[in-house]
Amino acid sequence: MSAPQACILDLDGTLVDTLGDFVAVLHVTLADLGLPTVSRTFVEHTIGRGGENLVRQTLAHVGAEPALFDRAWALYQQHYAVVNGEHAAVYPGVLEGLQALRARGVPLAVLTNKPVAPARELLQRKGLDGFFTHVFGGDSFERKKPDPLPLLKTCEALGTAPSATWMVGDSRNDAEAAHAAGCPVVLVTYGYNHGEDILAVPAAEHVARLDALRWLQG
Ligand SMILES: O=C(O)COP(=O)(O)O
Ligand SMILES: [Mg+2]
Repeated sequence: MSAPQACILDLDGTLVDTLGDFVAVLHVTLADLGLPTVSRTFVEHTIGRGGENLVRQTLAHVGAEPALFDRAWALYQQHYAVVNGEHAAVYPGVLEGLQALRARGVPLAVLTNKPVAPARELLQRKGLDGFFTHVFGGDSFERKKPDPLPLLKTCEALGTAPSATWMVGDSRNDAEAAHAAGCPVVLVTYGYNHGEDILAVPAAEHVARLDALRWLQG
């Protein structure tokens, strides 16, 4: 893997541990609808494919009518805007890793399946917004990860070739999208990955902290 000309970073499970936010938002949304709540483990295994998917899967999990989706999604978004970041923490090594990449002149972008408005808000609330030249969300392009389109579009915005643009993520979603786009993949070992072993997902490198990237050690 050659030196990165730019890095694209995933948000939830990679930069910020947002599991507590998702759990809290689903808890109040389900209570509003008079539905039973879901476990933290269910949420951990279901996040990563965007909020719409999470709400849809949650309704199915508690045995609710799929027709409730529109109401549930509207409530979920309202609650998310308020809770955003309250039960979330930047992972150890992230700040140091972003600083080190910036010090080496690597342009950085965020590409998440979270809608772009709460993604920007979260980065700002956690003091990370200044690092990124671009922030794209699940509603920024026609399709979400694991489709390669959002990665190709992000490379286009960065002005770098996919083969020189690293994708750093926490799930097979990120890895599949990056492989299909032709971006080298780095996976962090502390995220969500749908409850599956991330070491089983092929990547150029697996790291326990962002600042432990091999390329930063030289
Ligand atoms: O599923 C989500 O909303 C967020 O997912 P991502 O930041 O890991 O892409
Ligand atoms: Mg993620």
